[in-house]
Parts: sequence; structure tokens; C-alpha cells
Amino acid sequence: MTEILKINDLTFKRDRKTILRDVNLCLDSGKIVGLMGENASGKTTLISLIANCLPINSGEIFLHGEKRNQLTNKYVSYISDLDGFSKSMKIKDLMKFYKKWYENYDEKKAEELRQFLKLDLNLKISQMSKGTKEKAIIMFTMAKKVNLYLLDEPLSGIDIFARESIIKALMSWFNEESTVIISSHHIEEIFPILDEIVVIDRQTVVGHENTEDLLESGMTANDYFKEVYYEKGGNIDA
Ligand SMILES: Nc1ncnc2c1ncn2[C@@H]1O[C@H](COP(=O)(O)OP(=O)(O)OP(=O)(O)O)[C@@H](O)[C@H]1O
Repeated sequence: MTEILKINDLTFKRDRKTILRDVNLCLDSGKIVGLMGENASGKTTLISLIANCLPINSGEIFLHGEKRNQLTNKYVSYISDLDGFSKSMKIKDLMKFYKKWYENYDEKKAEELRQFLKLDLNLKISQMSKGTKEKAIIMFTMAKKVNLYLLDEPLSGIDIFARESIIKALMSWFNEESTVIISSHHIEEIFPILDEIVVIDRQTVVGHENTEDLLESGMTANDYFKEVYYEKGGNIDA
């Protein structure tokens, strides 16, 4: 096992408002990690910071042992949306784009993912529903050979049947040298494939647990969430 991600005392402010404070987290290779947290708890911000899409105010992020910088981008795959592309681009155009610009793009895997996700080569971004866009984001995120895959709410617009098969397939889309972080409001749904759960609340990581240990103690993801939430002084209805 290799250490894929290490975050030391990370604090991030926006417009003088603290969004994340004193975040510490360490993840090894070969894990599927669920990132749980209420709305506006900072999940997307944390993912964007790991992906080098936001500047760090204080603290450090190490990817594969190297301090986060432009060069460590090769270790990470993250697509926040497809807004940067022309809406007239088709799936096949996006495939050509990634092949041309990303050394770590695996053309064969991309085609397998495309077929699995039933994405028509001629489908334009402008014609994509929310769920179809999410499938395209999953496809192009997972089609790169990297150490860390970041999926931010990847399944929220996808119908239940496709969700189930994507969740099952996720395990085969990465290898033991890499790790996947999946943020979701529906952790229970992906709980069976998770190795670890990270809970973020009131701007920081308040819990990090092995799912095996949770299962052994008879806890579900939601039980764990509530436990760490109340322990830290939260106020949700049971
Ligand atoms: N561009 C921005 N400018 C200012 N504040 C922002 C910006 N983006 C996010 N925030 C704030 O940062 C906090 C964390 O937001 P973030 O999107 O990271 O949360 P989240 O846990 O991903 O939320 P959700 O589950 O609703 O997607 C929120 O209070 C939000 O208002």
C-alpha cells in the first residue's frame, strides 16, 4: 500500500469566510472512499483543493508523496463539469480531445466505459440530460490512468437502475495502485463498495473510519455519520 493523499492542517478561506479549517487526512492506495457531509459542509471545496483547482491558503496537500503543484496533476483525475467545452461537441469529439491532450488517457478503457454507460458517440453536450452529463463525467474521469480519482456527487441525476450497475462496476474501473474519493449525499447506496468513510462537518474532517469496522460493530454509514456529528456538537434530527 502506498500513501496516495496526505493533507496537513489545511485551511481555506473565501471572501474572508472560512470554508475549511485544520483539515487532516491520509489515504492509502487501493481504496474506495466515501466523502459524507451536509450541504455546504465543504466537500466540493475539499475535492477542488485536492485537484489543484483552488489555491491553498495554509496547510499542505501531498499527492503520491509530492507536494501539490502543477506536476502532481498527473496523479489526479477530476472533472467538475463539461462547461468548459463547446456545447456542440459530441462524445466522440471529447474522446479525441482527451486522447490528444492527456498522456494518461486510456483510449481502450474510455471505449469500454462509453459502451458500459451507453453513451452515443454522436451525442452532443447540448443534448445531454443531467444524468447523461454525469455519465460522461464518470467516463472521462475514470478513463485516465492516475493514482487518485475524484468523483463529486457523480450519481445524483442518474436513474436508480443505472446507478446500481455503475456502483457495482466502479470497483473494476480502478486498480490497487489507485484510490477513488466519491462524495455523495446517498452514502448508504454506495456503502457496500466503500472501504472507508470520511465525514466532513463544520468546515473540517470530523470522522474517518473503515467500513469493515463499522459493519463489524453493526453500524450503517448513516449511524456513523450521526455518531460523529453529535459527538462534535451537531444538531440534526435523529
Ligand atoms: N465560489 C464561492 N464563493 C464563495 N463561497 C463559496 C463558493 N463556493 C462555495 N462556497 C461556500 O463554501 C461552503 C462549502 O461549499 P461546498 O460547495 O464545498 O460544499 P458541499 O459540501 O460540496 O455542498 P453540497 O453538498 O451542497 O454540494 C459553502 O458555505 C459555500 O457557500
